[in-house]
Amino acid sequence: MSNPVFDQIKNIIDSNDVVLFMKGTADFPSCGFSAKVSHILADLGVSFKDVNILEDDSLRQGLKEFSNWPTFPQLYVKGELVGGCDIIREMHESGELAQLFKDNAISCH
Ligand SMILES: N[C@@H](CCC(=O)N[C@@H](CS)C(=O)NCC(=O)O)C(=O)O
Repeated sequence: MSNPVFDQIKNIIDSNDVVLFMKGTADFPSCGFSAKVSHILADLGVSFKDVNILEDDSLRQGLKEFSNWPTFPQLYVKGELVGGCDIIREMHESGELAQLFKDNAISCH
């Protein structure tokens, strides 16, 4: 049976190469973890769609189920979950994150 929240999530991640489901927005993050990932993406010069899950509780709960991931932020690249703050920070430090964007032909520094 189709789940309207899952359809909404699929629509967002299919229409945007890089999506950050976060608390707050890129300009005004409401949580340090979300702020960190948003700043990493900005440092790399990657354009991304920010989705504020605090504005939509069904999206907030639905994403945990869809991603099988219990926390935010959640970074999606080309429709695939990459991870949350800890993973993104480690991938950034190792250079793996920039490589992932390059491999997916996403413009970054
Ligand atoms: N270790 C996590 C830190 C993120 C985290 O713990 N987020 C919590 C508090 S902001 C969260 O999203 N909890 C679920 C919720 O608020 O719905 C990561 O790597 O992303």
